[in-house]
Amino acid sequence: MEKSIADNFSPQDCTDNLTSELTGKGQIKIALAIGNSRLHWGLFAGKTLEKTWDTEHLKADAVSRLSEAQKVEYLVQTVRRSIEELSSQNLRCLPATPAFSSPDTLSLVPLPLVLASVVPQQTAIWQSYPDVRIITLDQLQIGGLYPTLGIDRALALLGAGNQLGWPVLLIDAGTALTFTGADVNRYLVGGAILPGLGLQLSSLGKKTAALPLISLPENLPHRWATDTAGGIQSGVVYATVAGVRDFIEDWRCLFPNSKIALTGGDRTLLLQYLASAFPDTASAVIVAPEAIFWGISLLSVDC
Ligand SMILES: Nc1ncnc2c1ncn2[C@@H]1O[C@H](COP(=O)(O)OP(=O)(O)OP(=O)(O)O)[C@@H](O)[C@H]1O
Ligand SMILES: CC(C)(CO)[C@@H](O)C(=O)NCCC(=O)O
Ligand SMILES: [K+]
Repeated sequence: MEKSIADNFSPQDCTDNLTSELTGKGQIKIALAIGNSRLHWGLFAGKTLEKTWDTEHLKADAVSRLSEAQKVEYLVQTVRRSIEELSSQNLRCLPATPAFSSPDTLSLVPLPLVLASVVPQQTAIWQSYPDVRIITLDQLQIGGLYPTLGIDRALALLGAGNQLGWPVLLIDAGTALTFTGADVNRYLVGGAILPGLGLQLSSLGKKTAALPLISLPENLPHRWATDTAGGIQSGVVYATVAGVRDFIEDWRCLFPNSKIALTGGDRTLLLQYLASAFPDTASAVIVAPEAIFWGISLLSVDC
């Protein structure tokens, strides 16, 4: 039965219906991937990824001022609120807890949380959560990982390789734009990191006196601009797209049959620019917004 908050949302009804529906598939748990711009959430029933959604970061200072007991309550409520946000988006309503006997106990029964973070300050906040497991590189079945590699890159690489096949090149168009490639033996070949599209624009806006803060164009802009905003858009978009193409084509020389996967918040725009500028290159790219959650689903529950 499908409901939303708008239809007299009742957590008890909702939970009763969906808990039975979801628990049939296995244990319900929440995955949280903490990126530099925002939080990425996933709801699992067993190994099945039911839903994903994004929210803002928690305010680290506000949380640090709470007592330890308040912190636990706050974090449990945060997970709950986050899930309820899904219901308010008219998606299917989802349980806040795997099971509870009365509404009073709702906030006291935490869903298990698996955490992958590249933001230590945000990771620290979640250490108070009652049932949290923090994913580390040593838990992943990929060879050749170096110790400071971002867990988001490693998980998305593993997820994309497992889902689409190896070798694989994973491009993450997030706050940072990253390339991460592995061979047929699931061994890291290497990668690269540069500022993402949004970060290039915001750093120009912030670190110069005369350049305004510009947003990304919907389509590939004119290359030879005759105004400032157009010049910024052209520079950032054409240079990034040329760079992305160059990395993809170099990778395809090394691994002609490799899969190429694209994830991250700017994936749709980046692929659109790439498709307009370099259609042949773009046609090889597979959009994989859930790659990091595919990776998380592969972890054994015990590690
Ligand atoms: N609703 C949104 N809120 C914030 N950013 C958005 C949104 N929709 C798209 N974006 C784009 O997503 C980009 C950030 O990507 P993403 O959310 O994947 O980053 P992140 O995972 O937090 O960072 P990273 O993985 O690089 O540490 C921004 O440059 C922005 O242009
Ligand atoms: C590159 C980012 C910021 C992308 O989210 C993250 O993966 C990270 O902080 N990585 C650490 C450095 C590395 O991956 O080599
Ligand atoms: K830094």
